[in-house]
Amino acid sequence: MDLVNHLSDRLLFAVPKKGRLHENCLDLLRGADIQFHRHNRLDIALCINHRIALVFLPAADIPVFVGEGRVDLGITGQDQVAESQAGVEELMELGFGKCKLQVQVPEKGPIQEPKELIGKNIVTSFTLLASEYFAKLEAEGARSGDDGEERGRKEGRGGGGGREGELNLDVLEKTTPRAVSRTGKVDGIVTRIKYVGGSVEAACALGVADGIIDLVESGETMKAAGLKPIATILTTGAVLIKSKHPSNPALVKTIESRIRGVIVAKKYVLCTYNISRDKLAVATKVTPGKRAPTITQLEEEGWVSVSSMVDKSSIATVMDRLEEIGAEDILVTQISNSRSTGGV
Ligand SMILES: Nc1ncnc2c1ncn2[C@@H]1O[C@H](COP(=O)(O)OP(=O)(O)OP(=O)(O)O)[C@@H](O)[C@H]1O
Ligand SMILES: O=P(O)(O)OC[C@H]1O[C@H](OP(=O)(O)OP(=O)(O)O)[C@H](O)[C@@H]1O
Repeated sequence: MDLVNHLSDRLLFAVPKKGRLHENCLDLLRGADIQFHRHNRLDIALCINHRIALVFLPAADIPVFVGEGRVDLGITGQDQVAESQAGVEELMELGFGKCKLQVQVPEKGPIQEPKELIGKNIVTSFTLLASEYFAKLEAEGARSGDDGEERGRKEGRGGGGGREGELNLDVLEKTTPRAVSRTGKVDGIVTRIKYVGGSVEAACALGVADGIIDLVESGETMKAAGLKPIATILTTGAVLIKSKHPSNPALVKTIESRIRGVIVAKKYVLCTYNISRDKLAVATKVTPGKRAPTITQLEEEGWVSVSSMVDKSSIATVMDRLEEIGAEDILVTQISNSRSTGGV
């Protein structure tokens, strides 16, 4: 099939081709009834029931394609959006891929604070965010008289920072092309930021880094590598992003609305219970609903039935509380899909 010619009138929607976000994205597409058939090894799949083509790309590249306007919609991490500095519009958080970007150092080593890493070697996949972080730290150090550049020199790590406004060639030479071309900001900082694409946690043990900047969710990877966190640069989660001028705004709206419906359905359950009218005000404080609870008069005098959306993560506590208040016949129902105009 001539795929390229089939793409011209389709909305392009980028999805991580592998890694931590991939499976959740496929679930989301299923929930939104975006049907497709992906041929073996092909990174483009035409949707069967919409004028959409899915493009399977590395999560890190998705903001770039969407920012350039080549792709209309995409799913990636907020960390990748921040790192790419692409001009994209964030439509909604998707509720998965939650983790932190943290500065990590050897657990048994001497370093306790990020500023002690000034002038040393840092390995990361997030060279722009790392450069910005250390540039700020160095500036703060310089203001408070704690000159990291000087410290870098004393430790024989070059330091080499040029005069203000000059390009620091020593750093440029030793920093990856990705950091330089993407940021243009590495000049002037004495901390050496080096790019690696994966297994960042191995860098300290291999003697390549004094500290790393990497994503942490459970902390298992960090622990297994003998590292500890000393600072959090950002917290991140998966997001739906949109280009500034999508090719088919009406279809973008439809997809956005469907995805929001799936997210809301995943996030909430429907809680229904019976309660005597005199306890209603207290009970509805516990289950205020997304907009407001639905109250229905029961045939039995003085009793009502309440129906409310409740955040799934707090449902057990809510049920305990309702029972204490005197609610009866408390039922919890899963929501399989939803539509609403409000936020998630
Ligand atoms: N441990 C994690 N827990 C939750 N979300 C994560 C985790 N690691 C990464 N992510 C999110 O997933 C995005 C993609 O990371 P991932 O490591 O899966 O990338 P990848 O390089 O495309 O895949 P792989 O590591 O398999 O090569 C990250 O930018 C982040 O938003
Ligand atoms: O805190 P944890 O739950 O252990 O997760 C953190 C790990 O997950 C990510 O890597 P991933 O396993 O996706 O592989 P990668 O190192 O090849 O990027 C991240 O880069 C960490 O290494």
